[in-house]
Amino acid sequence: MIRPDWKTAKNFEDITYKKSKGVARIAFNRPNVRNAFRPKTTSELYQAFYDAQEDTSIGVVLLSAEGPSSKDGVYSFCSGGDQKARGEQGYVGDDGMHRLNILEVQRQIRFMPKVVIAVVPGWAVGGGHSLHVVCDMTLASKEHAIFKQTDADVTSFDGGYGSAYLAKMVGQKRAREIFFLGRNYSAREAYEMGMVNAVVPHEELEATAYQWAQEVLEKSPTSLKMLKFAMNLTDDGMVGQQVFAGEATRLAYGTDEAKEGRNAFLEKRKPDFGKDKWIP
Ligand SMILES: CC(C)(COP(=O)(O)OP(=O)(O)OC[C@H]1O[C@@H](n2cnc3c(N)ncnc32)[C@H](O)[C@@H]1OP(=O)(O)O)[C@@H](O)C(=O)NCCC(=O)NCCSC(=O)CCC(=O)c1ccccc1C(=O)O
Repeated sequence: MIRPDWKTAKNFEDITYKKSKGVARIAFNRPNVRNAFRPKTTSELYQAFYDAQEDTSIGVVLLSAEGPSSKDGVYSFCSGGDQKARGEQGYVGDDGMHRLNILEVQRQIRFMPKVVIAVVPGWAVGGGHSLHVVCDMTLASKEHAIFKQTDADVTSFDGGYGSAYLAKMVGQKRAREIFFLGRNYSAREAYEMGMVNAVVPHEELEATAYQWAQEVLEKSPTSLKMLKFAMNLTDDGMVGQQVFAGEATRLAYGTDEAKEGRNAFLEKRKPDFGKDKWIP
């Protein structure tokens, strides 16, 4: 098993951000409020995910959480939007603006051409639950992970990936139960429903996530990217098609045809794509 050699990539207030051997680890760091996110948190998440996307040495991102709480020893992944920061039009940051920008982070995870794994050591609730849903895979602590949807308790509902995509994952009846009853589900129950890939002893959770990441890193980057976008496509409508097709265009750029098309334009002549190129 390859051991991580985590190096801090950037210091933030509400999250930690580290890298090791092709893996980025982005972790919530507000354990005393069950890792609830406020606008500062989402802004920092956005910056870290953007950095991980741009860094060509990074192939896998782990979305995890620090903890446990120093107050009561409870572990959490994320308890969603910080209700203390909630205003009438969103969550209010230091600049006084009302924002709903966790959705931008969801889109980063969804459209990132790299694999994102949710590492759930404890509570995954509300918008925190939706974040694990949008990640490509989820690993959960056998002893401490609890999955719960409180959106209908606090009138802050995720009508996008958090609910509709969840329904594709666990089935309509189960998704409706999760949202309409707001019950607690263990890691095992979440696994049986199909929204968790593996239930892992708590002590081994981070090492297992790193091991999964290393296995992913052995695969072809282009294949992983195209497969992720292909699997997204049918649920993402025209945007899904756009993202997948953009990568197809990028692949086409490497062909002789594309080079001839560009060169002909620059040389102000008609392109000559050659004969016998119409492969079946
Ligand atoms: C997570 C709990 C079930 C854990 O329960 P328990 O172990 O008993 O702990 P508590 O004693 O309740 O909590 C300990 C401590 O943490 C504070 N805290 C916990 N969660 C939050 C939170 N979300 N916000 C603020 N503070 C929180 C709690 O007050 C305690 O503090 P003390 O000072 O020690 O008293 C339970 O805590 C719980 O149910 N939490 C609330 C879960 C919740 O309802 N979350 C919000 C759901 S809505 C959401 O996430 C936003 C959705 C969203 O983001 C969105 C949706 C649609 C469009 C756009 C957006 C968007 O972009 O924002």
